[in-house]
Amino acid sequence: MSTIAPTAVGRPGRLTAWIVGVLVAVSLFGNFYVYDSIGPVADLLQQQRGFTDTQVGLLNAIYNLPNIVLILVGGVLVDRFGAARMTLVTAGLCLAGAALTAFSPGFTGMAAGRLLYGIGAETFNIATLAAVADYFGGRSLALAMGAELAIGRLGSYGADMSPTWFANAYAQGWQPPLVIATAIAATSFAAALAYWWVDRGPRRAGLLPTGQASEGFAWRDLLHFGKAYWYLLALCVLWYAVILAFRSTFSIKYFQHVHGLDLATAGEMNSYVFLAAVFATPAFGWVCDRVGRYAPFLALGAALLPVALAILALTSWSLWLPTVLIGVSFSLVPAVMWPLTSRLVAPNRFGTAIGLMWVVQNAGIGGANLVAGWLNDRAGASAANPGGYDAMMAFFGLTSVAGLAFALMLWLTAGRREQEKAATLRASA
Ligand SMILES: NCCCC[C@H](N)C(=O)NCC(=O)O
Repeated sequence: MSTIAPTAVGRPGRLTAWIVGVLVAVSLFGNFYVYDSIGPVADLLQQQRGFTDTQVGLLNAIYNLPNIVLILVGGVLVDRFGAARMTLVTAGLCLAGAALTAFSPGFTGMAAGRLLYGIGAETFNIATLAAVADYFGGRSLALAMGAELAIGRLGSYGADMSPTWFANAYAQGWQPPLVIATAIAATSFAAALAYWWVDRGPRRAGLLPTGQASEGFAWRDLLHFGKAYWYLLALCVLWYAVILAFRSTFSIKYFQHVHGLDLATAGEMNSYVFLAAVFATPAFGWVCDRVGRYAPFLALGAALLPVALAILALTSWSLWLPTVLIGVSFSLVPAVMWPLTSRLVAPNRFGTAIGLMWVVQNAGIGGANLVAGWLNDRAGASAANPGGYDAMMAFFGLTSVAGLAFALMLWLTAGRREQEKAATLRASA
């Protein structure tokens, strides 16, 4: 296992690190807002533009499809050209995509906009994680990554709450809310530009990992990632496939049809998962940094998901309990997964490592959406036939149990090394 220290001697100052942290967080907020901006206008798009459900669904699915291939290239580019340059370029692509989506007269133009946004957004996400690893590697890394993700989640929460916050815009129709999303994407781009500018100093001074080391990249390098990395990749695919396909696509409908909630209450119940993550993700990151252990927390977070799904599917207990459990899982797993990844691979392979994880993750999320939808359609799931959702819940439940199995295997490999490291640190303190 490699360490997370930069390859150069010395490191950027603490103030510079926090300035970069704030700029990256602002940029991430805008990016997550745009990602979640379609859901709130879906009904308006159907009423005012006559879009079908398939077309609305495609506006989001088109995000995952190109990344099954492109994200690996994106990860390599981050390693080759550095986090700051790639954050800037991809934030520009996202801004162009958001504008095309908002100002296109027809469905094809909107879909092209979402495609462009998707191409930029996943590589942008890798570049922002790499930025935090560059500046916070070795000091409060999990806390810093957790805080970044938390601000991102605030963007998702903001998009869910936008019909309340920007009620006037929504009263005018589908377009003004998407123009607001474009303005927020422009803020994200401006923050990325400022980060690129600040980054030039430390990078020129050789205080950050440089792209040179990754020039010799070869496909077989991937085979040199240790066993723990591959367990982490499997967990990433299985856990995100369940959490994103269920929570982003089917949970609101499921709450309505199976648990009898109205649309507003079901949506609110869903948004609490984001809200919880805003506070809990950095808190869990801080705990991991303090304790110096990652794998056990990851296993705990992975275990909560099948438990929550079982409670939802098999009991009529209050929805608050599974919502809290999913909220903790949604906060804990990402808070631990990305810092742990940066500990499992060399710094100049971080972008590549994340890129590979997200290639498979995008395929998993897309695939889980398709399988769950097909299972529901096949069983005729509806408010009149709530039992039709059983197959989908069994599918999500089994997938999350498989994710837990990989988290436990990871604990058995990486966890043992972590324990030895923590004991050595305690002894030398
Ligand atoms: N912004 C929503 C989708 C992000 C997907 C991305 N590949 C990812 O996993 N980001 C980390 C996270 O926990 O959201």
